[in-house]
Amino acid sequence: MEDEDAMSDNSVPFGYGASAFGSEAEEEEEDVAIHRELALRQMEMEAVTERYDVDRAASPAPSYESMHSDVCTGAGADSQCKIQLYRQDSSGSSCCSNSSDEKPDEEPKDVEMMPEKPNNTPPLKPELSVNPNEKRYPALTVDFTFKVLQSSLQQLSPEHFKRFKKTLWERYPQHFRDQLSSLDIIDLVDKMLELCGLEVSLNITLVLLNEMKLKYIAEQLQGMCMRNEVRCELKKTLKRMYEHVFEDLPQQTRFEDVCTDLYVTDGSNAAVHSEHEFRQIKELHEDSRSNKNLLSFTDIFNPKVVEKRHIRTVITKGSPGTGKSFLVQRFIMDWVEGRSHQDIFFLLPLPVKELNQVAEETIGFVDLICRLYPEMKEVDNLEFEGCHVMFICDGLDEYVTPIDFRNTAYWCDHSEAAKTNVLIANLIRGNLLYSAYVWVTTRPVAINRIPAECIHQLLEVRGFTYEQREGYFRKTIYEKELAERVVAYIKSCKTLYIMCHLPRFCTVVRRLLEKDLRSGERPKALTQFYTNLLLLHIKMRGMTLLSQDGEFFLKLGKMAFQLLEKGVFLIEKDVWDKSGLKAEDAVLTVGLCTQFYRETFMMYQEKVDCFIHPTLQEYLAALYVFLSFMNHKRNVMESTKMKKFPSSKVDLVELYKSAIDKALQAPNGNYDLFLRFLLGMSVEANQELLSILFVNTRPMQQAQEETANYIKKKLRDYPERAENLQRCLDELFPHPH
Ligand SMILES: Nc1ncnc2c1ncn2[C@@H]1O[C@H](COP(=O)(O)OP(=O)(O)OP(=O)(O)O)[C@@H](O)[C@H]1O
Repeated sequence: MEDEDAMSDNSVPFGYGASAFGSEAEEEEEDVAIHRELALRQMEMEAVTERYDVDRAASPAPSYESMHSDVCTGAGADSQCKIQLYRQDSSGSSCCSNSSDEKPDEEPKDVEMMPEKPNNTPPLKPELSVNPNEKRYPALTVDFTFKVLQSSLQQLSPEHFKRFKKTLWERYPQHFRDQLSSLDIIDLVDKMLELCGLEVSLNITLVLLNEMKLKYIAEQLQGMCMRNEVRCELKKTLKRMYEHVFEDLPQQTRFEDVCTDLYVTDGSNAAVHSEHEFRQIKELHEDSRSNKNLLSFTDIFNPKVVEKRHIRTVITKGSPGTGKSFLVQRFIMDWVEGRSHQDIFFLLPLPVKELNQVAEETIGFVDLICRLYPEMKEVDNLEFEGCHVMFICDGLDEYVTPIDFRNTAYWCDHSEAAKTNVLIANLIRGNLLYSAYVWVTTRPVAINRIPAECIHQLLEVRGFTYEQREGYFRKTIYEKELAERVVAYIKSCKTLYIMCHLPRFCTVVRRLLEKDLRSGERPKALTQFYTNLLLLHIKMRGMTLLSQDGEFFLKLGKMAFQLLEKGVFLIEKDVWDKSGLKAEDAVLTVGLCTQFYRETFMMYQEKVDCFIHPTLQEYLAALYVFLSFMNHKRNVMESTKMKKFPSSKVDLVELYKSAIDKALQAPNGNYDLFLRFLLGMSVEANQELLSILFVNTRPMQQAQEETANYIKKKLRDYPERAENLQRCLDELFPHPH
């Protein structure tokens, strides 16, 4: 451990940073390097052999409680980093208070600024030199310095530790008045920081370790300091990348002003959210045997659990729009701000969008990291002792080609170039950087591609609970009174309230309601919310799909309608085949469907697909009926009943009348929502939104009036269905004056 030849994986050669003292290397080195290296070459040269008579124990260094830097992580981090230490006394402070020639309240002075004795003052040892104007160590916090010194000293043998204290005392009499021999490691570090300050304590320790030929420990210490600088830069980069949300929110909305707690569980086997205003959908009900626990945010990569259960890779699944990326963003921001997971030294998100851009290239793993985070160039070894690395791969399902884990080559070389899919597969498998944590988030569909043995913990994001969805609106709508009106409105419409389990749907609802309710309108329709959600999904990833197959949404709607006719909410494989659609397109690309595991027998699990919510199936079924009318003037509700006689052209009123009759005749209100959506699609604003899906929009007031009259007639005939019929009128005229 102590020998020169002791193994070292520190990337920075000893004394590299002499530039800070104006060495020859100065011109060649970049600014960044200058600031990141401890100034040691000169310290080395000035061996401990020099002896000067110096008055013992000067004033203490600027109190190390006041010295933490908040440049790196902001005030949040600062408060996290503070170490509360309560000491009885210290030589420095006692010296301070007892000394007759020092005023008790005097500001602590920097060593450099001490008044010099005219004749016999020795030259200042370079390790004691700190330029107060130059923030050479913006990342240097009390917490970091304390830990790193403690860890270095813990590696010393008892003899070395004794020698270290003795030399320290002998060599720096201006700092240490009392003997240090009785101090343990914690007391000694405490004393050093108190009397010398952060930077000088590190400098001194490095000089002594080198002098004692404990090169490995010195290099370890120096390596940690350099990495700490890089970490600080990385935090700044991540903060820039993740501190805002853009979306449709006012520009530059801070992530923290929007982010609400999410409903996260562990365990598997949870089906989709299937709560419905009118129906009990047994096939989507959760398996009673599923073992789920509600997790709080800090349970994700909780250091204690991770250690106890040897967790390396955590996979978090969740249906589209349930908040996986937001969960990741919160994790990153909390790390950046020092609020949680500070045991992780480097947090390196690998955004799948960026990975897709290099998918065709071959690139070394370290090069890939440096390309994403240029500040990491200084760290050529990601397996440095004491620097735990974590990678986050958010949205693996979005990766350009599915990763075939079983048939991907074994790869453990950090520097040699390989295809990105090889690197990702091997990172998740643990072949690349076994010591790193890996967190992957994905829509459920990509889970079964990851070999089970690589999944050490499976979590699921399930959107918002009732409380959380209300919390979301209260947090994101800054006018309190308006927020309460929005919450009250949502609660008054059960389907809306249920659908708000989906955070993405909440954003749509917030945007529309905020505008309407502020302007005094009280919208009554549901269709507009679903139409906006559909459009959001199309815009996110569906446009290319639409350009390849203009009938995609028509086909998806047809499938939804046919299943609805059978009262079915699961999509079996043969249904996909018959519909001429690929499951991946609906599940992965547009994210309107999702996947879960159904337990058919005790031991057997089967993968099944369904729409992300049953009401979305009803909406898409209505869309199919509406699109068929708009594009071909056909009433497909009839043609499914009488397949032999394809229906002739119909007008909208006929179409609507047959839909109303169909809904009224169906038991248990099975078509109630479908009907509401179908009627709502005639509203001009919704037609405009849907216009990318059909030939041209047209005014429909006349048909709407006639349909409304028909509904009013039915209200008299079917008083028991009055509530839904009334809602149907609201869909036709969502903004009554
Ligand atoms: N915790 C949250 N607090 C506030 N808003 C949220 C939260 N989670 C999600 N949202 C909202 O929902 C939207 C979708 O969330 P997010 O992108 O995290 O979902 P996802 O599960 O990653 O979806 P996909 O699988 O489609 O990528 C966000 O853009 C945001 O508007």
